[in-house]
Amino acid sequence: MSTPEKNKYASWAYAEEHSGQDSLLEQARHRSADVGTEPISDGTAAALTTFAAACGARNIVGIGLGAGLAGAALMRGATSDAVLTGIDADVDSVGATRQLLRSIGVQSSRTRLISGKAAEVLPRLTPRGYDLVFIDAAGESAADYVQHGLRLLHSGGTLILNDALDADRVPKPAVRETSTQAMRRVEAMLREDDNVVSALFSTGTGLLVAVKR
Ligand SMILES: C[S@@+](CC[C@H](N)C(=O)[O-])C[C@H]1O[C@@H](n2cnc3c(N)ncnc32)[C@H](O)[C@@H]1O
Repeated sequence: MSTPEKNKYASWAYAEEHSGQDSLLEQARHRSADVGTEPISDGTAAALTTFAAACGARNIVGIGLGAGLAGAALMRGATSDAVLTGIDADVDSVGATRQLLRSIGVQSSRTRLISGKAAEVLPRLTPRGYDLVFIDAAGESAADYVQHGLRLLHSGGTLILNDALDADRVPKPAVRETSTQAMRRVEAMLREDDNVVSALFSTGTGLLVAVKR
């Protein structure tokens, strides 16, 4: 009996399109180009909505807002009274996110959008005060933000790190870029941490998901 030909890329692309086109997020994707950021993929948006719903997220932290796609995706899955605390160093990204959230019906009382560097804002947030932390501004600082994220989560809370495969470079041993090495270190750190359970998904550019015990 012959083994069916494997085509991982075709499967990945199929899964990315599972949720279909979303016109609102499509507009926000164009806005990402205006603010000069790389937006999350459709598959990532669908995964974020699903994770937020699965953990009944009510208090959410988003690090790295871009044009707001991830914030919108998370708030779509979160509870109806959920509050998003969003951090971005870029004022235009904060403005674009505010606009997008308003356009999907999230009242301003349910958002706390902070313009500032994550390393300066994160220490001011309440430890064990959040259900879900999403990180999409990591690069070399991935380990620091993940440590902060775990501190902010209560037991049972979910941490999600985007671009965990660093644009497909993580699986290539010869690639030694600083950001690639940083993602490898975080993956190992979470795998070896007895206080979390974690899984690495190939969705979008890689989602590393950890639940705090
Ligand atoms: C890849 S984009 C995020 C895309 C976004 N999550 C989305 O939904 O499409 C990365 C964002 O991180 C922000 N950023 C980069 N370094 C940062 C830092 N040190 N502190 C806070 N935000 C930062 C950038 O301004 C940018 O908006």
